[in-house]
Amino acid sequence: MAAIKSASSGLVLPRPVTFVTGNAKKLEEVRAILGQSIPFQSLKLDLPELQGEPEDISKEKARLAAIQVKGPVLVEDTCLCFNALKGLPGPYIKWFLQKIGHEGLNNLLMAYDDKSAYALCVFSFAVGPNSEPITFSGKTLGKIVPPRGPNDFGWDPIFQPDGYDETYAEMSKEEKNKISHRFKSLALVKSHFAEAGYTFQT
Ligand SMILES: O=c1nc[nH]c2c1ncn2[C@H]1C[C@H](O)[C@@H](COP(=O)(O)OP(=O)(O)OP(=O)(O)O)O1
Ligand SMILES: [Mg+2]
Repeated sequence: MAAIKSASSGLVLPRPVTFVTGNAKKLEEVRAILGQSIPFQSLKLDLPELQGEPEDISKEKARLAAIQVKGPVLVEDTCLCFNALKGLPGPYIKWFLQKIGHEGLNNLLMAYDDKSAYALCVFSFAVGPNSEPITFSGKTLGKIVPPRGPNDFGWDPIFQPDGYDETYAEMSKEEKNKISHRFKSLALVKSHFAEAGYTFQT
């Protein structure tokens, strides 16, 4: 299922893009941020994740997703990085959160004055199973605080972005989606799609 170059401008993709994730909350945000700008469908799959650098993890997710979907895919991997811990938990935040929770994550920083952190979202786009994925990284700086706000998405209650008095969880969805790591990463995805001039075979 190779993409072909159209006579007019950009690549013609064999089908719409599939956003692959096992996380319903991510999907909700991606829908809200992309709106009608990139037509996509979604597929709920919990892909195995490589260990290592965020870009490599995201790229490998895209490769695995493209093999399953047999067409163009978008995936993302999200990290929460503590500066005092040289970027850890980073890509392993999911397991840290699951095992030690918001309190445990705060406790990890107890020995340090530096509570600064950043949220990092790395999207990868692959045209198909045989193409090299491209990555797009968005980062939002902030700090780790004791949990405040509704507990309905991951570590949102303990991440307070710089310049705000509210945690991600206390902000409205619209506000978070204007400044988030995911928003910034998707802005790059959008520009790439606009520049590449992808169109879809119907
Ligand atoms: O904006 C966010 N605000 C708060 N928490 C978040 C956010 N974005 C991801 N998260 C959580 C989900 C998971 O515990 C970990 C990332 O792990 P990550 O592998 O990227 O997500 P996942 O396994 O839930 O979904 P996927 O199937 O797309 O890999 O941070
Ligand atoms: Mg995951």
